[in-house]
Amino acid sequence: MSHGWGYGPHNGPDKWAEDFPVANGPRQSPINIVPKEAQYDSSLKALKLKYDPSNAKGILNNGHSFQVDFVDDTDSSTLTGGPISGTYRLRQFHFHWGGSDDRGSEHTVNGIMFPSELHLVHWNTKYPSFGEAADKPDGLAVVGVFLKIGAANPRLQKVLDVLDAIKNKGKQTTFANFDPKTLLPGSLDYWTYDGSLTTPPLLESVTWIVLKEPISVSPAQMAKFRSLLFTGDGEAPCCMMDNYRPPQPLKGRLVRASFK
Ligand SMILES: O=C(O)Cc1ccc(OCc2ccccc2)cc1
Ligand SMILES: [Zn+2]
Repeated sequence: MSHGWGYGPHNGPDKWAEDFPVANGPRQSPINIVPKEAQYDSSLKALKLKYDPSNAKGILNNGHSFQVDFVDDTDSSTLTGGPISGTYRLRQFHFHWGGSDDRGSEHTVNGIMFPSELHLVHWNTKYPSFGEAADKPDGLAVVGVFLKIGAANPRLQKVLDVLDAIKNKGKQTTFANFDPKTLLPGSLDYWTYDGSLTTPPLLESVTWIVLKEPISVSPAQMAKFRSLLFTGDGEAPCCMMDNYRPPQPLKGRLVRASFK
């Protein structure tokens, strides 16, 4: 597709293989997680997430989602432990969500979709930069957190409150002093498997770490996500929603659980 990938009928997930043949590769993401088929692995360590709020830099509407970018030139915001070895630095976090509260997450659990999914993207510091790490089999580690409809989430609201300033594709604004740890649930129990970016270039470089416990989001807060636009200023406005890739074939991969 010459017109750039997206989530519409002409450039959406079913078309991505035309420009990114790895879309049909052996370790694509997301997947459907079947808890009963996950293997408890007692050797899996606890996740260690150490984030410095002062590393938060800005928030950007990139035309596919919005992301909060972090300064990643030191080891002040890192992921260690869990299924990974070494130190991975936080680069950015972003979300995927649906056009209604019955869909929107990328990973599913027993075939059930959540209304949204948060991704915290980290890169392996054995490589010199995010760009260098992004295409290595052990280059990235993404922590996925499900959002479930319930009470309004005051910590999430801090992010939603700035979305009016980045309504259109390409808009960005400063976003300082934010601790992503405030977006995590009480339990850090997780499932883990080897996968890929869930957007083009779909690189098979991600160790996925999907938390079992969701965080809450209210219907009104979900509506705020949907107030963003896929489109740039001056273009016919198209609401940003359903920016999720559906589950991909497991192709024999093992999903491990850090909990019984
Ligand atoms: O969390 C996800 O959706 C996977 C994901 C993680 C990072 C990411 O960064 C964008 C990007 C990565 C590599 C090359 C070009 C662009 C894109 C997708
Ligand atoms: Zn993502």
